[in-house]
Amino acid sequence: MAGLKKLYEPYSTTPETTEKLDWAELVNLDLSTFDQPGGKKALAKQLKYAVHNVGFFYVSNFGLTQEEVDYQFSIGKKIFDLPLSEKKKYGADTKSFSYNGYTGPAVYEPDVDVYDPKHNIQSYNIPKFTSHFPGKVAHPPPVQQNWDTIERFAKTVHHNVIERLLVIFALVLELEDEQYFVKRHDYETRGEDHLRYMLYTARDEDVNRDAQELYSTGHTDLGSITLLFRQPVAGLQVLNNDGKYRWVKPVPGTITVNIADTLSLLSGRYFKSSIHRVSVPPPDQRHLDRLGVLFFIRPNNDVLVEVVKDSPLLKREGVYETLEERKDPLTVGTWVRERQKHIFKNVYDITDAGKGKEGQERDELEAEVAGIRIKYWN
Ligand SMILES: O=C(O)CCC(=O)C(=O)O
Ligand SMILES: [Fe+2]
Repeated sequence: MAGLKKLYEPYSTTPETTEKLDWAELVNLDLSTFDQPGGKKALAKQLKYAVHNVGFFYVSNFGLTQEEVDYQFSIGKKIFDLPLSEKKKYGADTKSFSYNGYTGPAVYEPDVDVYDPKHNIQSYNIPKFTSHFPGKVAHPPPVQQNWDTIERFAKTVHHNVIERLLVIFALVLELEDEQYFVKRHDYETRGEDHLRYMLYTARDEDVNRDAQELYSTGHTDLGSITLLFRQPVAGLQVLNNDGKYRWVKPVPGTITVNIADTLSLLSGRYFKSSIHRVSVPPPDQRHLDRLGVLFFIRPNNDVLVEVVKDSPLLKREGVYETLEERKDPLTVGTWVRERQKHIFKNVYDITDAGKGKEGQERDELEAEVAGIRIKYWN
């Protein structure tokens, strides 16, 4: 990705935590081996255990320089530094359940003047760079001025990371057509993927205590996969099979990836959509604002939420025998819209710390969306 046009100083990183934390052990896929002879098959072999049992992994050597990644953090910072009145002008259209644009307390609670100090999360979402969306005119100056750079970044991620991972997933399932998932995530076809700049503002200690030391509670993501470019500020935790949360280390030079619900559904739930949450950072980092650059990937809107047929692996594992046939076909477009509607209607019930034991389901939030059970966790 040549010719980075820089308008801002790179956003400075912070030192890693020195606290002793219980870190999750995750595999790292070196994507530079993808095009070597036998490379993608070897990556599929390496990933097989993780996609079924863990749901989180790292990727490295994905064809972007650290400088290019850092610059995205600078853009994110510029967006959140805008006055609230300016950010509100670009507020997401929650009435049509769209995520694109700015979200935060001022958008979720438009009639409130003073927000609950617990609610410290702001996001800015940019959809795909296709003709289905209004383009740069719909965005504030830091996005407009960096439009070409953001577009190149998003498309590089799509082609270098997402498409390669989608091939690896098809190989894990031993599909004859290794492009099966790639075809269903065609960049130019309408889909509700987005690039998200996300900021968690540091809170006072009494507010953290009140929020049970959490920034957001346990959940699964709704799309196919989520990519997280991270600063060294720890916070993300994944629920392990033993019912305990482990911290997910921000590893320099990597992207953290997690599998989300739609990909899990397409695989007959063989791929694990992991429960994760965001804790208040460890003591040596909790005074820091925590900025992230994330990609939320979904299949194209016209794709059906149906289990891939003829996977030799799923046959051997007896997955097909466990499936219940859906009577009415569900498109990804409808599924995503219904999920986003559900989230917007319940946003703080979902993210605020719940009652009950850590790592357990929050029964009071159990819901059915488009005929599919959704759960949240403490
Ligand atoms: O900020 C993070 O590390 C994770 C965010 C997350 O889980 C989400 O936005 O769905
Ligand atoms: Fe998430």
